[in-house]
Amino acid sequence: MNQQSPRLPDSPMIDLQGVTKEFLKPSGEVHTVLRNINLRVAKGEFCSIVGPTGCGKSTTLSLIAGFEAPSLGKVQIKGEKLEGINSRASCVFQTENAFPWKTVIDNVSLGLRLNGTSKNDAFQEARRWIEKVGLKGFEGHYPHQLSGGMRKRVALAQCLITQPEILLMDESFSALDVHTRHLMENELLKIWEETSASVFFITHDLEEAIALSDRVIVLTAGPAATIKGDYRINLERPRNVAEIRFDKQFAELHEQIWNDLRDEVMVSYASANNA
Ligand SMILES: Nc1ncnc2c1ncn2[C@@H]1O[C@H](COP(=O)(O)OP(=O)(O)OP(=O)(O)O)[C@@H](O)[C@H]1O
Repeated sequence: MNQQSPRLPDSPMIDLQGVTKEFLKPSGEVHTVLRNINLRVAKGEFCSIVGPTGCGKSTTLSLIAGFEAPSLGKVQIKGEKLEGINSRASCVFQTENAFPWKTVIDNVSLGLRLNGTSKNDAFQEARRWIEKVGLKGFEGHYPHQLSGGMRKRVALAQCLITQPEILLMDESFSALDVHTRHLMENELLKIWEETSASVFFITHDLEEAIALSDRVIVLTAGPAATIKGDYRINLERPRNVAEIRFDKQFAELHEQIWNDLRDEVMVSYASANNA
């Protein structure tokens, strides 16, 4: 067993050690969502997690973000035990991140302003990120004046402007039409390749997971979900997410992972129908 002492530079960015998460049901019964999860994500690694609905993907993300604490085991970030909110992480959710009453530049610069950066400096940096995500010229627009894809770009810029070491994404692109989605996925890969951020990406779409990731984790159906499979995705980079799907190796990986995932989806359907 590879034992790493805290604070070594090669400590994994994210390290879940024997993590079990329980919630109390309104009846007072204990509901075990995750059981004994051991998961390490390296610096700069793009890791996706898939699994049947309700198995505990978002709960795993909440544990990494520090929104929830494990019931057993621990979460370490860069070799240090996570206590409270993870200040190295930034989240992009499926729902909107932007404040509707603020313009694009106000929304994007907000994270820096909250960190104490002056308005001038924050705006300058925000302009750089707005351009990076392809929204130059829209600085003064309000979220309702933008398309869904453009609002996702705002959300990405909002998160990335603070240069987080960890990017947590929960079905971030699932509400987008397929073309916008591919565009955004390619944009994300381009920006991620320029940073050394570790990405933890939740999706229901196995193709999306494979196209984007270095690794795909499959969770078992809940309750008490565990890790069923951990797949390395050795497809060449840079990738075009729309085209990589036609790659032979992509098809082989898809078949292999889907075999694992399908069984869990069936278990989940069966237990939902028997409930
Ligand atoms: N704060 C909470 N209190 C009680 N139960 C919770 C809480 N958060 C999550 N759960 C339960 O934990 C289980 C896993 O939920 P979670 O949202 O993590 O699953 P998921 O895999 O992300 O689901 P989906 O794929 O549908 O988004 C569910 O049964 C859910 O009801």
